[in-house]
Amino acid sequence: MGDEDWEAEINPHMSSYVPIFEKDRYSSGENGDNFNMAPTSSSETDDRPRRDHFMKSGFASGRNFGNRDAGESNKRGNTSAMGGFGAGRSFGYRGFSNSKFEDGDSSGFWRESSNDCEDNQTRNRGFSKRGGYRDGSNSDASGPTRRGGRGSFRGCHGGFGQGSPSNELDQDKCMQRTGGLFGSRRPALSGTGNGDTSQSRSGSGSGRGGYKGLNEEVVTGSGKNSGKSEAEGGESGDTQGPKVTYIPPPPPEDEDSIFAHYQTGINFDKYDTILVEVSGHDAPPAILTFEEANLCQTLSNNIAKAGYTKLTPVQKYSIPIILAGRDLMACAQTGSGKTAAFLLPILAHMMRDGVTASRFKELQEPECIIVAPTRELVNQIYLEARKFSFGTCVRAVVIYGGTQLGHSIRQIVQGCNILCATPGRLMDIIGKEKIGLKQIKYLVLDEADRMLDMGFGPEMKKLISCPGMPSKEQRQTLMFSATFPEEIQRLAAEFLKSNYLFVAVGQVGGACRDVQQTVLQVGQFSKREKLVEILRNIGDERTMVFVETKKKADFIATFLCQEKISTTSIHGDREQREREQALGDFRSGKCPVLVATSVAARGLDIENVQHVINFDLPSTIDEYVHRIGRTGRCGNTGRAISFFDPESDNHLAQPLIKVLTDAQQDVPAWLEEIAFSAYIPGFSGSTRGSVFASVDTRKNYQGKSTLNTAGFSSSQMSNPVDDESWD
Ligand SMILES: Nc1ncnc2c1ncn2[C@@H]1O[C@H](COP(=O)(O)OP(=O)(O)OP(=O)(O)O)[C@@H](O)[C@H]1O
Repeated sequence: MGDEDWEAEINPHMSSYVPIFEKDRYSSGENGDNFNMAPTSSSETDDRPRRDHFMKSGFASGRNFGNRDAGESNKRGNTSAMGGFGAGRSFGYRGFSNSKFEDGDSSGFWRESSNDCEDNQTRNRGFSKRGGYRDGSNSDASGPTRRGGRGSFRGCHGGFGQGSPSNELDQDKCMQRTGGLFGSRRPALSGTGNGDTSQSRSGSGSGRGGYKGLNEEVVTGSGKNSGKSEAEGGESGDTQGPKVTYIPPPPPEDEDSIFAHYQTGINFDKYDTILVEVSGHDAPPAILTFEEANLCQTLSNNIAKAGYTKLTPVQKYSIPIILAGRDLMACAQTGSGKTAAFLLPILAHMMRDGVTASRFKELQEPECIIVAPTRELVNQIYLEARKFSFGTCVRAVVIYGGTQLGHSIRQIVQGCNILCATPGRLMDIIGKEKIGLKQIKYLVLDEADRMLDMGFGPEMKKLISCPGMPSKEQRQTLMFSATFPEEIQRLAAEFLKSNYLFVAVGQVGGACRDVQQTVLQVGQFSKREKLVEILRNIGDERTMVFVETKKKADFIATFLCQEKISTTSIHGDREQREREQALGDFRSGKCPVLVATSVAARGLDIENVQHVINFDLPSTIDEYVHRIGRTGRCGNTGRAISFFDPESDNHLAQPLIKVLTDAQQDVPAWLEEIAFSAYIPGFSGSTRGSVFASVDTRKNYQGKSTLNTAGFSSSQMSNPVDDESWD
């Protein structure tokens, strides 16, 4: 049975999906549900027994925690009860010698992990390898699974009077429509739809050709040049596809909005207890206060208005390093202030150097380029840059795919000192000669491990070899992430001066300790029931639910809406407008549940996200660390619950135990058992998606560690863990 047979289960209800913000608009029946299509009796009859069967078997395998679970399920908001699920004895990582867990097959996971990346076609191409990687039961492409899926889509079409797809092509068209579930169905919902598949104008559905078939890959409509530009929205002159016309609304200009921030949490001061290790030669000493950084008055005022009174560890170490003009690779836990750690010293430098106010020019020559892997993240970085540069002559600009290219150009020509960009859009703009690179002094790769991996790496290499780009000796290159696999560190050397410094705050790749992690053993077919149960307990607290595929994100969002849980979704096949709307609805609390693919796993800083649920575990442990890092930010506490399906997640058991243990979390006994039984000496597949790097790969540095009080022991820090095969 394929893992997507759940699609068939959801089938009868599929047509009733109206995301919450649409539901408000369209509901007019007594119960607000008049768009619900009654499931056909045959579907009901066909699916129900099967579902019951799966539910039973799911619960059977999860019996260990099931009882406890049921006992606690009605305690609204009492999520500490969730900690009880599967709570086992603490696991000391005994017997997991480092060498035993290496040899993971890295290449496939690498690609697999990037299932919902955007703005880069190279990455998407990688997915074609995925099919070969997973075993049959886990493959999205398995025959019966696909048939089940098809059935569900037929239902969806029937529901909206759009005819049933009768062949693969129809199905693919229908699949495109799911990408635009929220957007493309609107006409049908409002009664104007005619069932013409061409009106399905999902971001990738129409522009990029839709799903290839394997869960995430998007097939481009054009040839070799179609790559990044099409992924960006098909706007480039050398690509096909409709023009993207979306112009994002300008961010609010009033000072209050610019400086709006959330409070640091009760554990903010505990950051001081984390061990920091700086490696490389002649590192400048850390600073302890903002004053020590000697920033100009405007910058200091902005820092105060942003509510920053105390430096986080990564800021204490990175700011003086960057101010000293050194290249830097910095790794610090999620939510600990890496953005300000690079923005503040860059701005300070610019101010000190007397940066000239840029003015309208057809070719802009920014001093700083910041790249990040997702559109929402670069936008967030831009807002931070705008905040800290408020009242100065420094102008920050953001450009990203899924928006009108002309809009990006208009933003740039008005003046640009700091350019925040996704790689695809950046390369497009450089190609159009709107950006010259000669003046670049700072190149920042946020989420640097992602920016250098197989997906974005080639794009980044192109960037640094663009005509005019100063050599690494002539520019300052800064890399930040919460995870930094060793192989990526090695790749990074090409971008950095040989004397770069490496700052590791805590365990490189470790999870934020402010996130209470719970792992539940839940079989594929029990997941939805479990999810609803947990969400009902959680109530209105903001929750991100991560799934592995875009298609599944739509299904789960659909399902939750049917369950009357206000939900929206974000993934790479939604139009940019829809993505921003979804994020807005989630931020505002209008939809307290956001179903997301890994496109939302990194960097997003959303106030008050109290829970992360991994409905599906990601392929790699690094991605897990980033996902759960959407909660527990800036000293606040958060909770993460992960559904571990032994059918598909066993390869994660060992690295998961390591992450849990390092973050001083309970490790369920059943997970230990799986980890032990999954280990087969000499079997290289056992650690796929394996563990993270722990140190600066150069290892020939004169390391300098600072243990403030009760942080990690230095032996932990230097422990050469099984990090050769991070994914
Ligand atoms: N010194 C500080 N004082 C108060 N708040 C801070 C400070 N530094 C950062 N913050 C706030 O903490 C939050 C998290 O910061 P940021 O998004 O930069 O984290 P990050 O380390 O980049 O996380 P991720 O790894 O998820 O990208 C932001 O809201 C930011 O404004």
